[in-house]
Amino acid sequence: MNEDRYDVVIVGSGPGGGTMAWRLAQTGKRVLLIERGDYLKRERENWDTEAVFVKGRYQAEETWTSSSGETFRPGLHYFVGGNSKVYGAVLFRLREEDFGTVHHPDGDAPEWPVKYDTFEPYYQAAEELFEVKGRRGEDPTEPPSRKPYKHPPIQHEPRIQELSDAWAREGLHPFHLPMGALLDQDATGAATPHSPLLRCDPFDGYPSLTNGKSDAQIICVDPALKAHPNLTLLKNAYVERLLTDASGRSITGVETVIEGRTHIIRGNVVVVACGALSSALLLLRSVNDRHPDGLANGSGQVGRNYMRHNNVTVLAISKTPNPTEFQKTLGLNDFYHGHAKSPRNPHEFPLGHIQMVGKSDGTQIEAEGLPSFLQWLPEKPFDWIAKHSIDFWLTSEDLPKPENRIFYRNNQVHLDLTQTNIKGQQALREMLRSICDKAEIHPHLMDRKLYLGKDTPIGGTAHQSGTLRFGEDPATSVLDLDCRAHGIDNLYVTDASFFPSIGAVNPTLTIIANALRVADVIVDRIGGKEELAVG
Ligand SMILES: Cc1cc2nc3c(=O)[nH]c(=O)nc-3n(C[C@H](O)[C@H](O)[C@H](O)COP(=O)(O)OP(=O)(O)OC[C@H]3O[C@@H](n4cnc5c(N)ncnc54)[C@H](O)[C@@H]3O)c2cc1C
Repeated sequence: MNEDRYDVVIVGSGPGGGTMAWRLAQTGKRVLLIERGDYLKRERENWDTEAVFVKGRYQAEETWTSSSGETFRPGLHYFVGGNSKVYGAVLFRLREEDFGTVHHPDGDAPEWPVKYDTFEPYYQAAEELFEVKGRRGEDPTEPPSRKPYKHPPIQHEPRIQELSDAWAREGLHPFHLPMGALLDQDATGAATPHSPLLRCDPFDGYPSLTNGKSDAQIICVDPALKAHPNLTLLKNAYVERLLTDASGRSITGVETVIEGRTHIIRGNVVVVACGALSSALLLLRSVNDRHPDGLANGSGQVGRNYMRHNNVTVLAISKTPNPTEFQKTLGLNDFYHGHAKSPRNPHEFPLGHIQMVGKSDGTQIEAEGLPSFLQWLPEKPFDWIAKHSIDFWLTSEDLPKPENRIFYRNNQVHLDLTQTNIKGQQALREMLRSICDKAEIHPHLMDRKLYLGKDTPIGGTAHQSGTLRFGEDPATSVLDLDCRAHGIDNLYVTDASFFPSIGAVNPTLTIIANALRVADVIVDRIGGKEELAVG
């Protein structure tokens, strides 16, 4: 057993933990960042579709079970930088309305106990930290902001610009996606000779071979390690349990397995950011006499209220070829709210968000199988389809249900999930079909299931959130409004597990903004050499 003490120990180096480490390192205090994975190797396979999507080369080697008895491999990635090593880097603020109650056909998405105005300065800081490129004023649903984006948006390539123009002619409001992509563009939108990111397909869902993505390793962990010797990264180190004192009110040790040996690491403050699913598992594993059902689980809510969006990726066939190299530049929120706020939505209830996704290639299409509407073709024209594909990602809100939860059953990880709000997603798909024709696209939509490394809906854990929700009442929530565990003085959580509801835009900017918000609380607590207030 090793004895060592830090001012703060952070578990998990994804956007939640990496941002926290970046911020706290500036205090000069001793900060330890523990990560179960290693650096993701830069290698030819980073951009190999077969390796990434078909074989799941970077996906965690784990098998979980579901309530229907199926086993599946969750879409998790254990590396320095966490899942952001493979993410699509679309970095949205939640809509202001998402912080209130949102009515859906299957029930209400609950309101947040902390509102948008509190998050706004942290969203701004998060966008600046992750170098988000975008343009305010195009998206009718965007929440108020005090400043423009620091970087102009990634320009559309000609076929996507045509699509944008066609939809605009229909009275829709296509906009440039807010992207954490390190593309240095010239006046034509082409990558400059020194741009970290190239304009090329393998971006969305792939690791970036050129380090061209604003992921937690590139933006937070590496620069903070370089600038602040008081920050230490311990990789290939798995946190098995958190230990408490006899009262159960303080974390006294972080039990960590390194090369098969168990070490107890001490921290005055402990921040957990393992990803919403893994953080809940860590608290559940940390049972002791004072916490017989798992840490901070007096409410019985640990692991419950799991959400992950109703997501679907679809391929449509453009009537003209689509030679776009970097497709993830356009979004559409005209159906985000119910009819009263989004008049183009014929339904009273919200449908969700549409964005472009990385372009399909022949290998992906072959692995997905040929869509039924093309089965009549004598050849299997995968590359032809890829050349004509236009690919969309549709996100609708799902609801936090207590019965949707992660837990251990006979030492095996078990995930219960019953889908909610499918009606909204189906209606969104219909809306997309109806507007395809206006943009010279065939209205057949073929499902692309391989994106997000999932072969079953339950394996699609990319937008995991909600397993340790925050709230004022310890009887119904796990974390308080500062994301500190109810009843445990020195334990904070800064991944998406605190979300009471998820909205219908990608979650990571909210994770980063919240980590900065909670970091301010921790800085106040531990003190530090620098003025760090956001605002
Ligand atoms: C293919 C894909 C595309 C995506 N695209 C987008 C997008 O465009 N926009 C967006 O907003 N989001 C996107 N996401 C989601 C995004 O990646 C996550 O929201 C984000 O990474 C979550 O950050 P996190 O810090 O909460 O958790 P994670 O990124 O999961 O990081 C948690 C870290 O904790 C480590 N860890 C876990 N357990 C332990 C333990 N016991 N001990 C030590 N370390 C541990 C893990 O190895 C991991 O590194 C995408 C995800 C995927 C998979």
